[in-house]
Amino acid sequence: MRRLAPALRLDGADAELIDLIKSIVAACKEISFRVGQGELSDVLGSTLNENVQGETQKKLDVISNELLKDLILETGSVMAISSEEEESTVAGNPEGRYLVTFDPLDGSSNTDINSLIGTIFSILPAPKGADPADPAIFLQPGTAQIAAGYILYGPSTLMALTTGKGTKMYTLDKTYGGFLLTTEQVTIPGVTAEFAINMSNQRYWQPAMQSYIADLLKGKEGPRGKNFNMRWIAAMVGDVHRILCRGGIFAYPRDLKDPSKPDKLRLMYEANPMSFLVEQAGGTSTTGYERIMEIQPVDIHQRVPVILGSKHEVESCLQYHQA
Ligand SMILES: O=P(O)(O)OC[C@H]1O[C@](O)(COP(=O)(O)O)[C@@H](O)[C@@H]1O
Ligand SMILES: [Mg+2]
Ligand SMILES: [Mg+2]
Repeated sequence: MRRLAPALRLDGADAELIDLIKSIVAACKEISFRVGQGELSDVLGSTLNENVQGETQKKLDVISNELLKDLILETGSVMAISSEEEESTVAGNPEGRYLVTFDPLDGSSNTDINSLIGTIFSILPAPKGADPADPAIFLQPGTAQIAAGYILYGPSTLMALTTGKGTKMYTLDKTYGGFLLTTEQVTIPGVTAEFAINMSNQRYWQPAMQSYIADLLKGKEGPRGKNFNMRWIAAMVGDVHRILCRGGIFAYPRDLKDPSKPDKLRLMYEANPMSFLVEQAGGTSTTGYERIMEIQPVDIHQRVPVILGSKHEVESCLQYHQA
């Protein structure tokens, strides 16, 4: 089985990009080890702090953030990083070619129940001669991404990765300590009968999503003429992983539960990298009204509605938004 660096080289990645991805992977291997040790490694539970999003930080959020930040900035090829857990961006080497954004720990609420969690990252080009301390350097659409991926800390530790040459899946071989290529080209089936959405928010959704899900629930007797199954892992990384493995549609739509926070998922740390992976696997990713990767960000912590997955099912959902 091919190792990570040769697989990346075959896809045309140069030495500096490979080194950067390897440094992200090094941090994630450490996170994977600590997660695997559970209660024994003193990483579970909450801190007394809130992050910039007003969410209580788990110990693992903080540890993962520090590991990623340190190892990424040490490469010397990174001009700045932006993290879900940092109030502002963190400057690196002014000559660095790359910017890295990450959600150090996705699915934080799953940490204490030994359920699926992961790390999501995206690599963008650094504008030449820019001020590394200026957060505006990150305001690039998802189409500018050079690479994106996630590491899933599950029964096995897996990585989905794209550099724009398809989506590949790697598995961490804990006996040798590195990632091995286990799926050369991930392909999301276009048709599905499985959806993932937090149904408890149903009454707060906008009419388009209300009607779409109502029709799915009517099953064989409804306008879709087939029964649908539902899954919800409460970690985007787990739900997207399932979709990359066997198809499905995942949605975190806009809702009015808390009108000051109508959207949940973060564009730079969650929506864009996942959209890149999904599109490179033949799927579709949209807000319901526009392609996520074409959104021009206005803020590093911006949130957006997300609908992604099997091409034909996402298209069916879009018809309700056009009505
Ligand atoms: O089930 P809920 O609470 O609606 O939210 C689940 C969503 O929240 C998130 O966990 C947010 O990510 P963080 O854990 O990084 O804050 C998504 O991954 C997931 O899709
Ligand atoms: Mg997250
Ligand atoms: Mg997080």
